[in-house]
Amino acid sequence: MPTLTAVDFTAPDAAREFASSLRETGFGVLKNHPIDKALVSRIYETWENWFKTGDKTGFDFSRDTQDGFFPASISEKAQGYDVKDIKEYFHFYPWGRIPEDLRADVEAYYAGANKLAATLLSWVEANTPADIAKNYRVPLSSMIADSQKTLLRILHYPPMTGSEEPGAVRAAAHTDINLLTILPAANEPGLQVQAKDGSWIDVPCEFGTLVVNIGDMLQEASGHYYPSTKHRVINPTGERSEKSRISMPLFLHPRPDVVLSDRYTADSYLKERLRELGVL
Ligand SMILES: O=C(O)CCC(=O)C(=O)O
Ligand SMILES: [Fe+2]
Repeated sequence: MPTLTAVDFTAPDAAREFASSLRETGFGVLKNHPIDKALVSRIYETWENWFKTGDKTGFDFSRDTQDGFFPASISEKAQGYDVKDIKEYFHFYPWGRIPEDLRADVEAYYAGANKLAATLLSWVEANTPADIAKNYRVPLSSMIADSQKTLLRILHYPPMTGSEEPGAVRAAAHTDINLLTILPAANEPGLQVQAKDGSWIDVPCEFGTLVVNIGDMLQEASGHYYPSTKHRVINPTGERSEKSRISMPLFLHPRPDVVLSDRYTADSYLKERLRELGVL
């Protein structure tokens, strides 16, 4: 049974170990990283409250700009699934809407996670074989510089009620569309990644670890050297089913004009995928 092991961000061979985990599983897990844990736990707490009791007036998601609050009733379906995921979420962009009292923490997290992402992309690049790296049109870390497209999604998976639609899960198996995703361990377990042999591996969920995964755009830019692997969030059982789960993926998107491959720019790639998902 394959497993995922956390890599110590401060270890001398961290970059190589991390890149090799990404190559093998599409996922890398980091400990001792520079993201502020107290900030993450404060965001989890304040947003759990906001989802449960906050005033959502004025935050209805916008189809045009894709920012704002996406209630469970319109929550997305993964590619190939008929049943909606059991989740609601908020999409934050620095230029977008957010409850003003929650803005400072979220902006601080967004800035810190983007900075770390640039370092991690440089690790990925440094550990790409030369014959593949020669196809990167610009350094990977510069693809996301000053991007207005990078999206922070704050997710709330509500406690299970028992009256969920048959077959519905917190997040059905899917791949991420973007370049790289940065995800602090959630406040509850449930995230799994599919291994090459088809089995599902639990992603370590110890609070304070940071999960990073390859998205479809980096798979495309690396000629499939780095795989964008399927992952899902399974439903809790027993006592855990009474708990909310909060998680916060940062989807790193290149600037729209960045060339990913002979076939795609970031913009044409994203539009094609969103059209397939029926949201464009
Ligand atoms: O909630 C999680 O742990 C993962 C969420 C996820 O994969 C996504 O929103 O793309
Ligand atoms: Fe995902």
